[in-house]
Amino acid sequence: MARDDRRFEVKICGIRTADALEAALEAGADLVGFVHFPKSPRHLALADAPALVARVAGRAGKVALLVDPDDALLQDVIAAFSPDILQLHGHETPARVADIKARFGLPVMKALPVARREDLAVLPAYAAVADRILFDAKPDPGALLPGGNGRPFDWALVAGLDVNRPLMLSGGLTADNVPQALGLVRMDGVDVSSGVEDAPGVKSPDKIRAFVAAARRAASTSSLQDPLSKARAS
Ligand SMILES: O=C(O)c1ccccc1N[C@@H]1O[C@H](COP(=O)(O)O)[C@@H](O)[C@H]1O
Repeated sequence: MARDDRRFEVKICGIRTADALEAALEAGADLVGFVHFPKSPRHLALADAPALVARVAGRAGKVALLVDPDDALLQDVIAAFSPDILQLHGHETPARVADIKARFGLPVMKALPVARREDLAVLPAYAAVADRILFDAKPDPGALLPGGNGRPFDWALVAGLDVNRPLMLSGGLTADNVPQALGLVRMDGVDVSSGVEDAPGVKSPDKIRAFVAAARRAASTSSLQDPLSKARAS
């Protein structure tokens, strides 16, 4: 599908409560993310997932975020979260991404950590097997979490990429900086966790609403300003 035909998507990640979920759905988030990773302050236990995810009821796509999961964990998470998309946020290789897709039959969004241009050398290999690519800030060595750290990276590094897969931007986004980010890079969507929280793992309904509105406004301006769109329109 050509990039212009894709709907710009906003994802709110790390949802653990019904209030946060309702805020995201009412604000019009396209994707809602649930983290299953015990080290995260946003970890959603298998036992708590079914009741929460049932509330989505088709109003958004459900994304289950995992870090280097084995097949047994994937099976348990898929049963408990009924995800529409699997987000792989660890060191999964392209071969493992392909294996997970084939085994479980769900679309996969692969997170790629970015700090320097060289980090994008792996992009073609992942774009060949993943359904979507998510760019996130590369964590410091030894960081507890591979993502969800509220840290931006140099967005210019991911400007002008076209790999025929939807590309999403994440890493330290907020309602305040998402216009600047989308003014610099054209993306198919944005993903946020820390930037819509009052404290790690504590979502703010106000910040969720502000982020979704700011991202939508910025995306519409960004596509109007994009040189490719301008050329096609003329
Ligand atoms: O949110 C988490 O706790 C998390 C844990 C492990 C891997 C990824 C995680 N979150 C994802 O990281 C990015 C950026 O988040 P932030 O906005 O900078 O906090 C986002 O895709 C989250 O889904």
